Amino acid sequence: MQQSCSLRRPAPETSRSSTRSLGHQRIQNYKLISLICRAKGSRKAGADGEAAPAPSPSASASGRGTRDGSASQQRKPRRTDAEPTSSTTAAIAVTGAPSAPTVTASPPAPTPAKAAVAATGGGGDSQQQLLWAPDADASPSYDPWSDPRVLEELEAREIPVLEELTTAQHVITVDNFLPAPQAAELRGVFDSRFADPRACHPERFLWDYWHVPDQYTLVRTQAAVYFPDELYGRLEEALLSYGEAALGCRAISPIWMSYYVDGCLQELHCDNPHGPFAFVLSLTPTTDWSQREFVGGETMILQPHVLNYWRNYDPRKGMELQHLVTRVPSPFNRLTVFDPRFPHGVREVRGTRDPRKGRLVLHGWFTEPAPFFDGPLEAADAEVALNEGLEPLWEALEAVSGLITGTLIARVNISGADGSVTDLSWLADTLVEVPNHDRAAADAMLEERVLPRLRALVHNEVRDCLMGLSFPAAGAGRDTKLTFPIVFE
Ligand SMILES: O=C(O)CCC(=O)C(=O)O
Ligand SMILES: [Fe+2]
Repeated sequence: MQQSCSLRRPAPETSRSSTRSLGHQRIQNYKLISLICRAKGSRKAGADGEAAPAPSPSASASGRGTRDGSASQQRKPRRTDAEPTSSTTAAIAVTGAPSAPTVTASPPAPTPAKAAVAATGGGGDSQQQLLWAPDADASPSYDPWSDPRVLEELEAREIPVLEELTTAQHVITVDNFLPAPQAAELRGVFDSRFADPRACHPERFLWDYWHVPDQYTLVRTQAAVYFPDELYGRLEEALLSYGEAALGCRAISPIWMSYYVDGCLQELHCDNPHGPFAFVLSLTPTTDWSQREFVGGETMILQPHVLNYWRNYDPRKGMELQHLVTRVPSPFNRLTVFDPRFPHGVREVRGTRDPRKGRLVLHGWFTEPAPFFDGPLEAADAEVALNEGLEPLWEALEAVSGLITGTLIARVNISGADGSVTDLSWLADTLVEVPNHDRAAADAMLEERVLPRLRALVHNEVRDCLMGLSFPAAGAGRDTKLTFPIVFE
């Protein structure tokens, strides 16, 4: 959805003592500008100060662009004003949440290989589980890297086959996202304001009936304006904490709240510039989606194989909506996180005209993927080691420039005792090989090279580089976590 307007409140200034942000100004100083790998020949991100996906026009006016580097050093994750393959892998995962998450989806088990990979994903304290991998029937796709003839030939030519180290995840759901009383309180505000349709009070008039013909029809407001400050603050904090811990994103866009009654919908669209991850937190009044008092209302997201349709085309198979679109229900207190580059929308709601019975969601984007340290190692002390250590990675990634797009976020553990990197986990991976890949394949053929498996190449380069970094030992002897996002435009 386009953010045509935004309301700002100052970013909260209280900081988590153990969390330090490099901040965007600092990123330029640290030369981490190469975080964004652009297509060959285009300018490098950061050359003119932009170090993250482009925000919407309204965002650049008042958001990231105004961020002060020095002040942001100690700032905790924050809200910004910033307004989704060729990958043949996709997954719905359910992540651990503060209040005993429940897994409601039970799609087919993943293949052993994918499951093994996913078990190492999710990093940090989160307990990310891969619940769904593409169904071979629904998304027929040929993977040369598991074709025994290809593997045999490569082996004969002594060409190593790189393994993917993570599974791409384009949709994540977290049930019971907020502590139950907090979710109930938010819902309670909405219910109380609509309780008596004849009562007239200022809060009734906070809503915008948003109708863009053939595209969006819904009723929306800004959550920061709608909710009492304290309640809004806790909501924002919960989303910021999740974004930082699970996605390496240190900010969120202003939170929209929208309700959908009969006829409301969002037609397919893509939110490419708004941030690497979209979120939808449902306040729809039922935890059992089948008990809702309307039909429709699911988030619908085009399946990866559809975006690669001809490559996977099978003349013997027809397809219906369920094979083309993933429909994600929004039961009460479910957080859905998805890759907003994928064409997506909201299925038309039918059956109720009462706001209290309709679909109600809080939504926006996680933004500002940026490196940050959590622990005793000071960013300033790590600067030189980080810059020098990353040089070979940027050189290696030049090779995939323009051939891959998406976000890869790793978190490493830095030993407090000797500054070595002892462990790496993957927080998020939305990397997708782009069709330029065909051109690269042709080039490789002409040069008698074998084009590597690009996602795997990136994973391996990032892992090898990060695991090889060496930092100064931290005084306190305690370990430090470095969260490290790489955005490929
Ligand atoms: O409400 C949803 O499920 C999706 C929202 C969305 O795509 C948007 O606001 O751009
Ligand atoms: Fe959207």
